[in-house]
Amino acid sequence: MSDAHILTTEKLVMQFGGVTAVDNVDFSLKEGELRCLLGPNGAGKSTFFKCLTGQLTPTSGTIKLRGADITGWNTHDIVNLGVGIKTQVPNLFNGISVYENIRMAARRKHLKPMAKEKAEQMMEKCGVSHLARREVGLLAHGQRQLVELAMVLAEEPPLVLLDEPAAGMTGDERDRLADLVLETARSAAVIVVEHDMAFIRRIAKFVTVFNRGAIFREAMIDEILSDRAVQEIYLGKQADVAA
Ligand SMILES: Nc1ncnc2c1ncn2[C@@H]1O[C@H](COP(=O)(O)OP(=O)(O)OP(=O)(O)O)[C@@H](O)[C@H]1O
Repeated sequence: MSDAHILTTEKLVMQFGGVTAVDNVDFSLKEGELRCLLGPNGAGKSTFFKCLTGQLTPTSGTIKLRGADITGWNTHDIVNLGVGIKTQVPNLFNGISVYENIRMAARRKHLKPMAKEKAEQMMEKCGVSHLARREVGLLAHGQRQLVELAMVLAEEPPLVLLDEPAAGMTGDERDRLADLVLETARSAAVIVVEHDMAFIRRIAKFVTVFNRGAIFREAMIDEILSDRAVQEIYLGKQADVAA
Protein backbone atom coordinates (compact mmCIF):
# COMPACT_ATOMS: atom_id res chain seq x y z
CA MET A 1 0.00 0.00 0.00
CA SER A 2 1.41 3.42 -0.90
CA ASP A 3 0.90 6.51 1.25
CA ALA A 4 -0.69 8.43 -1.63
CA HIS A 5 -4.44 8.87 -1.41
CA ILE A 6 -6.61 7.49 -4.18
CA LEU A 7 -9.84 8.94 -2.79
CA THR A 8 -10.59 11.80 -0.42
CA THR A 9 -13.66 13.69 0.67
CA GLU A 10 -13.61 17.09 2.36
CA LYS A 11 -16.49 18.42 4.39
CA LEU A 12 -18.90 16.23 2.45
CA VAL A 13 -22.56 16.94 3.19
CA MET A 14 -25.71 15.30 1.84
CA GLN A 15 -29.08 16.58 2.97
CA PHE A 16 -32.54 15.30 2.14
CA GLY A 17 -34.87 18.15 3.11
CA GLY A 18 -34.31 18.55 6.84
CA VAL A 19 -32.33 15.29 7.19
CA THR A 20 -28.54 15.51 7.12
CA ALA A 21 -27.61 12.00 6.03
CA VAL A 22 -23.89 12.79 5.55
CA ASP A 23 -22.56 15.43 7.88
CA ASN A 24 -19.25 17.12 7.10
CA VAL A 25 -17.30 13.97 6.34
CA ASP A 26 -13.53 14.15 5.85
CA PHE A 27 -12.48 10.72 4.60
CA SER A 28 -9.39 9.40 2.89
CA LEU A 29 -8.36 6.10 1.40
CA LYS A 30 -4.82 5.17 0.41
CA GLU A 31 -3.85 3.53 -2.86
CA GLY A 32 -4.27 -0.23 -2.39
CA GLU A 33 -6.10 0.07 0.92
CA LEU A 34 -9.07 -2.12 1.91
CA ARG A 35 -11.57 -0.21 4.05
CA CYS A 36 -14.87 -1.39 5.47
CA LEU A 37 -17.59 1.12 6.35
CA LEU A 38 -19.70 0.11 9.33
CA GLY A 39 -22.43 1.71 11.41
CA PRO A 40 -25.98 1.11 12.62
CA ASN A 41 -29.04 1.43 10.37
CA GLY A 42 -29.52 4.98 9.16
CA ALA A 43 -25.93 5.99 9.99
CA GLY A 44 -25.37 7.36 6.50
CA LYS A 45 -23.10 4.67 5.01
CA SER A 46 -25.17 4.10 1.88
CA THR A 47 -25.73 7.79 1.30
CA PHE A 48 -21.98 8.43 1.61
CA PHE A 49 -21.33 5.52 -0.78
CA LYS A 50 -23.87 6.90 -3.26
CA CYS A 51 -22.14 10.28 -3.22
CA LEU A 52 -18.82 8.57 -4.04
CA THR A 53 -20.39 6.63 -6.91
CA GLY A 54 -22.31 9.54 -8.42
CA GLN A 55 -25.71 8.04 -7.59
CA LEU A 56 -26.32 11.16 -5.49
CA THR A 57 -25.01 14.71 -5.89
CA PRO A 58 -23.73 15.98 -2.55
CA THR A 59 -25.21 19.15 -1.10
CA SER A 60 -21.72 20.52 -0.42
CA GLY A 61 -18.11 19.48 0.04
CA THR A 62 -15.72 17.81 -2.38
CA ILE A 63 -14.77 14.35 -3.58
CA LYS A 64 -11.36 13.85 -5.17
CA LEU A 65 -10.03 10.86 -7.05
CA ARG A 66 -6.23 10.91 -7.24
CA GLY A 67 -6.45 14.66 -6.65
CA ALA A 68 -9.01 15.36 -9.42
CA ASP A 69 -12.26 16.90 -8.26
CA ILE A 70 -15.10 14.53 -9.25
CA THR A 71 -17.79 16.05 -7.04
CA GLY A 72 -21.18 15.80 -8.73
CA TRP A 73 -19.93 13.61 -11.60
CA ASN A 74 -22.39 10.98 -12.76
CA THR A 75 -21.80 7.25 -12.25
CA HIS A 76 -21.04 6.59 -15.91
CA ASP A 77 -18.22 9.16 -15.95
CA ILE A 78 -16.82 7.91 -12.65
CA VAL A 79 -16.75 4.34 -14.00
CA ASN A 80 -14.99 5.63 -17.11
CA LEU A 81 -12.29 7.08 -14.86
CA GLY A 82 -11.52 3.52 -13.77
CA VAL A 83 -13.66 3.09 -10.66
CA GLY A 84 -15.33 -0.32 -10.29
CA ILE A 85 -18.75 0.09 -8.74
CA LYS A 86 -21.08 -2.54 -7.38
CA THR A 87 -24.29 -1.08 -6.04
CA GLN A 88 -26.85 -2.90 -3.87
CA VAL A 89 -28.97 -3.87 -6.86
CA PRO A 90 -26.98 -5.95 -9.37
CA ASN A 91 -26.61 -4.14 -12.66
CA LEU A 92 -26.83 -6.94 -15.23
CA PHE A 93 -28.27 -7.60 -18.68
CA ASN A 94 -30.90 -10.15 -17.71
CA GLY A 95 -31.69 -11.60 -21.13
CA ILE A 96 -28.17 -12.81 -21.87
CA SER A 97 -25.78 -15.34 -20.39
CA VAL A 98 -23.36 -15.03 -17.52
CA TYR A 99 -20.44 -15.38 -19.94
CA GLU A 100 -21.76 -12.66 -22.28
CA ASN A 101 -22.31 -10.22 -19.41
CA ILE A 102 -18.76 -10.70 -18.19
CA ARG A 103 -17.23 -10.69 -21.67
CA MET A 104 -18.96 -7.40 -22.48
CA ALA A 105 -17.57 -5.87 -19.30
CA ALA A 106 -14.08 -7.17 -20.10
CA ARG A 107 -14.41 -5.76 -23.62
CA ARG A 108 -14.59 -2.23 -22.24
CA LYS A 109 -10.97 -2.63 -21.17
CA HIS A 110 -9.52 -5.33 -23.43
CA LEU A 111 -9.34 -6.15 -27.13
CA LYS A 112 -11.63 -8.99 -28.32
CA PRO A 113 -9.43 -12.11 -27.86
CA MET A 114 -8.12 -10.85 -24.54
CA ALA A 115 -11.67 -10.03 -23.39
CA LYS A 116 -12.72 -13.65 -23.93
CA GLU A 117 -9.77 -14.91 -21.95
CA LYS A 118 -10.39 -12.37 -19.22
CA ALA A 119 -14.08 -13.32 -19.02
CA GLU A 120 -13.14 -16.97 -18.57
CA GLN A 121 -10.57 -16.11 -15.91
CA MET A 122 -13.07 -13.95 -14.05
CA MET A 123 -15.79 -16.62 -14.14
CA GLU A 124 -13.29 -19.08 -12.69
CA LYS A 125 -12.10 -16.64 -10.05
CA CYS A 126 -15.63 -15.72 -8.98
CA GLY A 127 -16.84 -19.33 -8.98
CA VAL A 128 -19.48 -18.91 -11.69
CA SER A 129 -17.91 -20.93 -14.55
CA HIS A 130 -20.57 -23.64 -14.10
CA LEU A 131 -23.22 -20.96 -14.77
CA ALA A 132 -21.54 -19.61 -17.95
CA ARG A 133 -24.43 -20.38 -20.30
CA ARG A 134 -27.25 -19.55 -17.92
CA GLU A 135 -29.31 -16.39 -18.39
CA VAL A 136 -28.42 -14.04 -15.54
CA GLY A 137 -32.06 -13.09 -15.09
CA LEU A 138 -32.77 -16.64 -13.89
CA LEU A 139 -30.06 -16.79 -11.23
CA ALA A 140 -30.41 -16.49 -7.45
CA HIS A 141 -29.50 -13.14 -5.90
CA GLY A 142 -26.17 -14.35 -4.45
CA GLN A 143 -25.13 -15.78 -7.82
CA ARG A 144 -26.05 -12.48 -9.50
CA GLN A 145 -23.87 -10.65 -6.97
CA LEU A 146 -20.90 -12.85 -7.93
CA VAL A 147 -21.53 -12.32 -11.65
CA GLU A 148 -21.61 -8.58 -11.17
CA LEU A 149 -18.43 -8.70 -9.17
CA ALA A 150 -16.79 -10.64 -12.01
CA MET A 151 -17.92 -7.87 -14.39
CA VAL A 152 -16.47 -5.16 -12.16
CA LEU A 153 -13.15 -6.98 -11.70
CA ALA A 154 -12.85 -7.80 -15.41
CA GLU A 155 -12.08 -4.12 -15.97
CA GLU A 156 -9.20 -4.25 -13.45
CA PRO A 157 -10.12 -1.00 -11.71
CA PRO A 158 -7.60 0.59 -9.30
CA LEU A 159 -10.51 1.47 -6.99
CA VAL A 160 -13.45 -0.86 -6.27
CA LEU A 161 -16.56 0.28 -4.38
CA LEU A 162 -18.87 -2.46 -3.07
CA ASP A 163 -22.23 -1.80 -1.39
CA GLU A 164 -23.49 -4.81 0.59
CA PRO A 165 -21.86 -7.38 -1.70
CA ALA A 166 -22.66 -10.33 0.61
CA ALA A 167 -26.43 -9.70 0.64
CA GLY A 168 -28.44 -12.77 -0.35
CA MET A 169 -25.42 -15.07 -0.45
CA THR A 170 -25.15 -18.60 0.86
CA GLY A 171 -22.32 -19.40 3.31
CA ASP A 172 -20.16 -20.82 0.50
CA GLU A 173 -20.77 -17.83 -1.73
CA ARG A 174 -19.91 -15.50 1.12
CA ASP A 175 -16.63 -17.35 1.74
CA ARG A 176 -15.81 -17.12 -1.94
CA LEU A 177 -16.62 -13.41 -1.87
CA ALA A 178 -14.39 -12.82 1.17
CA ASP A 179 -11.46 -14.50 -0.60
CA LEU A 180 -12.16 -12.47 -3.72
CA VAL A 181 -12.26 -9.17 -1.87
CA LEU A 182 -8.98 -9.98 -0.11
CA GLU A 183 -7.38 -10.98 -3.40
CA THR A 184 -8.69 -7.86 -5.15
CA ALA A 185 -7.26 -5.72 -2.36
CA ARG A 186 -3.78 -6.95 -3.24
CA SER A 187 -3.82 -4.88 -6.41
CA ALA A 188 -6.56 -2.27 -5.89
CA ALA A 189 -8.04 0.00 -3.26
CA VAL A 190 -11.40 -1.31 -2.05
CA ILE A 191 -14.27 0.15 -0.02
CA VAL A 192 -16.88 -2.26 1.30
CA VAL A 193 -20.16 -1.26 2.96
CA GLU A 194 -21.60 -4.33 4.65
CA HIS A 195 -23.90 -5.36 7.51
CA ASP A 196 -22.86 -8.98 7.72
CA MET A 197 -20.49 -9.08 10.71
CA ALA A 198 -19.24 -12.61 9.98
CA PHE A 199 -18.17 -11.38 6.56
CA ILE A 200 -16.67 -8.18 7.98
CA ARG A 201 -14.62 -10.15 10.48
CA ARG A 202 -13.14 -12.19 7.65
CA ILE A 203 -12.05 -9.27 5.52
CA ALA A 204 -11.75 -6.13 7.63
CA LYS A 205 -8.54 -4.42 8.60
CA PHE A 206 -8.90 -0.67 9.14
CA VAL A 207 -12.55 0.35 9.38
CA THR A 208 -14.59 3.54 9.46
CA VAL A 209 -17.65 3.57 11.69
CA PHE A 210 -20.42 6.01 10.80
CA ASN A 211 -23.04 7.29 13.19
CA ARG A 212 -25.65 9.97 12.53
CA GLY A 213 -24.04 10.88 9.23
CA ALA A 214 -20.59 11.53 10.67
CA ILE A 215 -17.43 9.48 11.16
CA PHE A 216 -17.66 8.13 14.71
CA ARG A 217 -14.45 6.06 14.86
CA GLU A 218 -11.64 4.93 12.59
CA ALA A 219 -9.44 2.09 13.84
CA MET A 220 -8.43 -1.51 13.25
CA ILE A 221 -11.34 -3.96 13.36
CA ASP A 222 -10.28 -5.65 16.62
CA GLU A 223 -10.20 -2.32 18.39
CA ILE A 224 -13.60 -1.38 16.93
CA LEU A 225 -15.22 -4.65 17.99
CA SER A 226 -14.17 -4.16 21.59
CA ASP A 227 -15.03 -0.44 21.71
CA ARG A 228 -17.87 0.16 24.21
CA ALA A 229 -19.03 3.35 22.53
CA VAL A 230 -19.29 1.55 19.19
CA GLN A 231 -21.27 -1.26 20.81
CA GLU A 232 -23.59 1.30 22.35
CA ILE A 233 -24.44 3.02 19.08
CA TYR A 234 -25.42 -0.37 17.66
CA LEU A 235 -27.56 -1.37 20.64
CA GLY A 236 -31.25 -0.98 20.06
CA LYS A 237 -30.71 -0.42 16.34
CA GLN A 238 -29.59 -3.83 15.12
CA ALA A 239 -27.72 -6.91 16.27
CA ASP A 240 -24.88 -6.13 18.64
CA VAL A 241 -21.68 -5.48 16.72
CA ALA A 242 -19.88 -7.86 19.06
CA ALA A 243 -22.46 -10.67 18.56
N1 LIG B 1 -33.59 9.35 -0.59
C1 LIG B 1 -33.71 9.71 0.70
N2 LIG B 1 -34.63 10.64 1.07
C2 LIG B 1 -34.75 11.02 2.36
N3 LIG B 1 -34.00 10.54 3.36
C3 LIG B 1 -33.07 9.61 3.05
C4 LIG B 1 -32.88 9.15 1.72
N4 LIG B 1 -31.88 8.23 1.72
C5 LIG B 1 -31.47 8.13 3.00
N5 LIG B 1 -32.19 8.95 3.80
C6 LIG B 1 -32.01 9.13 5.24
O1 LIG B 1 -30.64 9.40 5.47
C7 LIG B 1 -30.20 8.77 6.65
C8 LIG B 1 -29.02 7.86 6.33
O2 LIG B 1 -29.51 6.75 5.58
P1 LIG B 1 -28.54 5.68 4.89
O3 LIG B 1 -29.40 4.77 4.11
O4 LIG B 1 -27.44 6.37 4.20
O5 LIG B 1 -27.97 4.94 6.18
P2 LIG B 1 -27.19 3.57 6.23
O6 LIG B 1 -26.12 3.72 7.25
O7 LIG B 1 -26.76 3.15 4.89
O8 LIG B 1 -28.33 2.60 6.77
P3 LIG B 1 -28.58 1.05 6.42
O9 LIG B 1 -27.47 0.34 7.10
O10 LIG B 1 -29.91 0.79 7.05
O11 LIG B 1 -28.56 0.90 4.94
C9 LIG B 1 -31.40 8.04 7.24
O12 LIG B 1 -32.00 8.89 8.18
C10 LIG B 1 -32.29 7.87 6.04
O13 LIG B 1 -33.64 7.80 6.42
